Parts: sequence; structure tokens; C-alpha cells
Amino acid sequence: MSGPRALIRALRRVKILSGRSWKQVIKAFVLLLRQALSNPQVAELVRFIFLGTIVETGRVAGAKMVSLVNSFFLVKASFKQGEMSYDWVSAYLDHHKVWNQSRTFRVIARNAERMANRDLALNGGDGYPDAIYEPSVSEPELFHWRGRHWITINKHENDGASSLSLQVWSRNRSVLDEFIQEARTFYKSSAQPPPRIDYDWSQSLVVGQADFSYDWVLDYLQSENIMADANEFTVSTKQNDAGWNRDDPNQMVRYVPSSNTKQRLRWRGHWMQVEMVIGYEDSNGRTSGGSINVMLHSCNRDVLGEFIEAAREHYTQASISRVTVHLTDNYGSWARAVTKNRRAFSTLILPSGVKELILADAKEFLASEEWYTFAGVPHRRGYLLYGEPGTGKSSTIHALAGELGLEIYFISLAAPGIDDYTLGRLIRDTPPRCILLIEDIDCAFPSRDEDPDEEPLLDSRGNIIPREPIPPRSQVTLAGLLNVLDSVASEEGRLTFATTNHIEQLDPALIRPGRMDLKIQYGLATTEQLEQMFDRFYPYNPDLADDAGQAIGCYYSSTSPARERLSASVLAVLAREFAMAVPANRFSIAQLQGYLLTWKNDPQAALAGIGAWIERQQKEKQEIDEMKRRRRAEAARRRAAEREAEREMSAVAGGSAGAVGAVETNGVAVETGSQHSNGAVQETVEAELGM
Ligand SMILES: Nc1ncnc2c1ncn2[C@@H]1O[C@H](COP(=O)(O)OP(=O)(O)OP(=O)(O)O)[C@@H](O)[C@H]1O
Repeated sequence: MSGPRALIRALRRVKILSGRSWKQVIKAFVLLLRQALSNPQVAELVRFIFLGTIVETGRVAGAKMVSLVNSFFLVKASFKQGEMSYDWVSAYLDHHKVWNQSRTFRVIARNAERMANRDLALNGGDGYPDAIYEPSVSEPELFHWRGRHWITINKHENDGASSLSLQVWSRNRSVLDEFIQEARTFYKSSAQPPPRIDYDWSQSLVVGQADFSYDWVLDYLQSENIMADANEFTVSTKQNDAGWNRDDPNQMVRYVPSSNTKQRLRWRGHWMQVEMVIGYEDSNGRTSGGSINVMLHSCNRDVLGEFIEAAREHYTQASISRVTVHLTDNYGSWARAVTKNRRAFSTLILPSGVKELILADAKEFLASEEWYTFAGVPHRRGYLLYGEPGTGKSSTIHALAGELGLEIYFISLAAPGIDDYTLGRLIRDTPPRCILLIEDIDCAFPSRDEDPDEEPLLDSRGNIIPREPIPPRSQVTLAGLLNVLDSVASEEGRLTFATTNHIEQLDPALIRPGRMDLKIQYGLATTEQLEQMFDRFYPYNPDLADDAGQAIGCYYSSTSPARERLSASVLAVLAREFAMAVPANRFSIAQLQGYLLTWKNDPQAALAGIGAWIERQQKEKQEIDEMKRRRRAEAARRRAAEREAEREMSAVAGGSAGAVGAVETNGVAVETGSQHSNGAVQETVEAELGM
């Protein structure tokens, strides 16, 4: 306790402090210190503090000196993951196996991304992902660069994001510049894709699904196979999906770029990132808002323009050999497009002059927009192709689209979701200069669907029972259809084609000129068409080769044991005989095409077998007619029975008064009535079938 007491004593003396001179203050302080230091514990503490202060000051001064020296002799740089510079340096260091000295690794299994340090990987060569060693957060590595400069590299990881810091042991900053430049050049020349980027630091281009350029870009990406290095696919068997054809355009399975992932591709020496964004579905299940986002890893804006131009050019070129058909979804929107190989106009087999007429008319229409404007006539043209099924109506439109380089927008009025409103919207959404194809336009009208030659249905008293019209198969009304055909949206150089097998069911308002300007009937095959068809199936072909690959210039005879060659003149004779053997206007081209396809390499066998085929067709037709007749008779019997029963029930109900009695009477009457009506039905059916 001597210490504190001495201190108190000293303090008492300090009262001389109050208002006295500084000398007295110092004196008092020295006195106080002496008193304190006279205590060995205090003396020890003061010595300890004094020494510590000296050491710490030395350390701070030393560190300051080192950093001063560092900043004088070292050049530092840091690189953050997500920046391209990080990838340059990282790939460069990987390549130079800088991490070889590391003792701490992170092992990952990945084969999708190519790594420059692949030699470090355990490559099993079995197609299974390799184990790849990546340096983990580790001690700084010293790297002797170009045998002249020492560089310390440190890899850090923070919240899963890596960064690199570099210290170049040189006073000269240009060493760092050279190092970065070399890493960049190495990276650029290697096949390393750039990192996927989430933010827009470069030029980007967004092509919306609703825009025409969407098709260009998508088509370009598929056809050029330029996304072949991508590693995320969805495998689809659907033809109409946006898919990659890879090398084989006929393959059934297509590689569809995975949506909402960023794919990197190298295009004309530039790295690009492409992302397919799938649209969202609204409450009606309609998809919209999809896009292709293209981001260019270059500061040269012109490259994006070049890319779009290349896509457009490719699309235009490809369209020359293809026809695009746009189809609707179940909600009345243009949903997808399918492309088909173009059909040559010359392959159409039509009575002479018909093809030429349609083609010339359409061409003339497209070329005379100015005239229409000048004359104040809406620039639209409607064509109605009508006639038997399988006679070439759709084929004509398809071939015409190819010939004129137009796309087809196909609407089936019977499709679900197509009503007046959606039809109007679809028409509004079609581009100018295209072919709008409305197939089976008759399905918008009530029809009887039965044989028009059918005899009237009679009841037991010989009265005609009116037939109930079969309701239309479409939700589109005549007014709605006329509206659409007359709408302003239809005045943009559009060719509207409508097809029907039943022109007699169409309202005259629909087919009047102005709506349907050109009506062309398609009939069953005439003798002229049959001959043409045979010629088309078995052309005299100078390039034709035999089984051994020898050019033979014509077909071999199948009937002659010596396998004689068939000359052009023999083929012409066969064609003529074939045309004569088939009754004119009896079969459709589609039917005959089916037959000829079974003999596609043997014209003589085709001719030899045609008689038997016709007989078979006739027999089949008789059987079908008989089945139809029976079905009609059954339907007639049922309808007549229903009518009789209804009539008798209303007669009984009208004549009876008491409820209970009425029921009983009714029951008997019905029974009697039904017996009676059965007899009546029999009579009706027999009358109808002419028995
Ligand atoms: N006049 C024709 N010229 C060339 N090929 C034809 C002709 N008619 C039919 N075909 C062939 O028959 C098949 C069916 O033809 P298409 O679909 O054009 O007939 P359609 O009249 O439109 O029939 P539908 O009324 O049933 O729709 C096609 O494969 C087509 O190649």
C-alpha cells in the first residue's frame, strides 16, 4: 500500500500547482514520477510500455518502408471473376501451369467447358466427366515470366467469386501491360469461349418473337451450325421446333437450343453470346414475349449489323428453295412456322393453260400495286379453288408460293379457337405480300354432309320429313368471314386462296368478284392429265443409271427377259396406252399417284397392272357405296321411328284427360304406336331405297 499512500502525499504537495509557475509543475511531476518509480512494480510496467512502444513504432515504420519499396519496385493488378480480363489471365496462367506448385486444389468434374490446363485433368477417355484440378484459395505463387520477370500471383475466393491479384516485380509498368496483352492474345487465339455475362457491357441485340428478324436469326443459327459448340440442348423430335439441323437436315431428332441459357459462339472471328428467351404463357395458354438476345463481345458495333444482314441474306437465299407455312395455335394466334421444300410449278398436272393462267394472274397482281392505288381499287385478290379431293388444289398453292417467293399463312376455319374475332386478329397479323390460305372454307356453313343424290325421307303417310341441317364445323360466321375478306388489313398486296370440295354450299356473297376474283375448278384426271402424269413418273432421263451405276438413259423393260432398254418413244407409247386404259374423269390424281408409286421404277408393270387396279377400285367403291346405303337406311329407319313416335305421343296426349289413365293409355298407345311405326319405318326405308 506504500505506492498509493506516497502518491497521495505527492498530490498533497501539488497544491503548489495551483496558479504557480511551470517549473513548479515539472518539479511536482518529477517528484511524482520518482515516487512512482521507487515502486519496483510500477517501474517494471513503465519499462514494458516504453519498450513495446519502441518495437511497434519500429514495426510500423518498417512496414511503411516495405510498402514504400514495394510501390517503388512492384506493379500490382487485380482481376475479378466475371470480367474478361480475369479469363485472359486465368487461361494464360492455366496454360503455363502456374498452379502446378500448388498443394491445395479444388477438384471439380466438368467436361463441358474446355480448360486450358486439361493436362492436369484425369482424362479417362470414356466420355464421362473428367476430374479437373483447380487451384483453391492458396498461398501466393511465384511465376517466372519470360525468364526475366518475377510475378507473384494470388488467388482469392469471396462468396464463391474468385479474383486474382498479381504483383510484378519490376519498377516498369510496361511489364504488366505486356503480360496482360500476352494473356489477351493467348486467350483470343485459343478456343476458349468468353465468360457468360449478365450485364450489358457490350453491344446487344434483342430480336422479339413477333418480329420477322426472329425467323432470320433463328434460321441462321440453325443452318450455319454455328452454335455447334454449345453444350446445352433439348432433344426434340418435333419438326416445327426451333432446332439445330446439325449436319443432317433429314434427321428426325433435332437439337433445340436450351432456352434461357447463354450460349457462346464464335462468328467471323468475334465471340457472341446468344440467349433464347422463351416467352411466357398468358391465362389463355398463349405464348408471347419470346426473344433471341444476341450480345457481341466487341466494341465494333458494325459487327451486329453484319450479323443481322448475314442472317437476312441467308434466310432469303434459303427461302428460294423452301416455302414457309405459318400455322395457328389453338388460341387463334400465329404460333409456328414449318418449312417445306419448294414444289416446282412444272410438277403440277393440270389441264393445259390452267397453271399458266394462275401464275400469270398472280404475277400481274403483285406487279400492279400502283395501278390499284391509282384506280382506287383495294389491292387484294381472291382465288377460289374448288373440286374433288386429291385433285391438286393445295399443291397448286404450295407450288405458287415457291414460284413467287411468298410465305403461306394457313388458316383452317374448323380449327379450335378460330372464331370471328380471332380470324380478324390473324388477318391483321399477317404481313403484306403473302399468301393467305383458308382451307375448306365450306366448313363455315351449315351442310348436310350426305350424298346430294339421296332420295327424300318420307313418313308413313308419304310426307317428306325435312332433314335437319348439320351445324357448321366452324365457329366463324359468314358475316365474320366477309368482314375479314373486305377488311383494310386485306388490302396489302395479299393473295387470298380459299379451297373447298363443296362450292355448292358456299353463300353467293362469299364468292362474288371482289372477294373471289378467280374461280378454278379442279376435276378428276382427264386423259391428257393421265398421260402427263405417266410422263412425270417415268421421264426419259439420260442420267438414269442401272444397278451397276452405268448410265442407261432410259428405263429397262421389266417384262423382257433380255432387259431391253426403253427409249423415249417407247415410254411415250406406254404413257399413251396408260392414259387410254384409265377411264377419264373417274379417279383423282392423288389416287393414281398412290398406284404409280407402287411401280415407281417399272413403267411396263404399271401399265400391265392398271386394269386390275381399276377393277379393285370399282369393287371397293361398290362396297363403300353399299356400306353408305346401309348406313343411310339405318339412319332413315331411326329418324322415321322417332318422328312416328313423336306424332303418336302428341296425338295421345291431346286426346286423353286423366293423368293416370293418360299414362296407361299412353303406355299402350306408345306400344301400339311403335308397332305401327315399325311398319311405317319399313315402308319409308323401302321407299327410300327404291325396293
Ligand atoms: N393436279 C395435280 N398435280 C400434281 N399432283 C397432284 C395433283 N393433284 C393431286 N396431286 C397429288 O396428290 C396429293 C394430294 O393433292 P392435294 O392435297 O393438292 O389435293 P387437294 O385437291 O388439295 O385435296 P383436298 O381437297 O383433299 O385438300 C399430293 O401429294 C399431290 O402431289
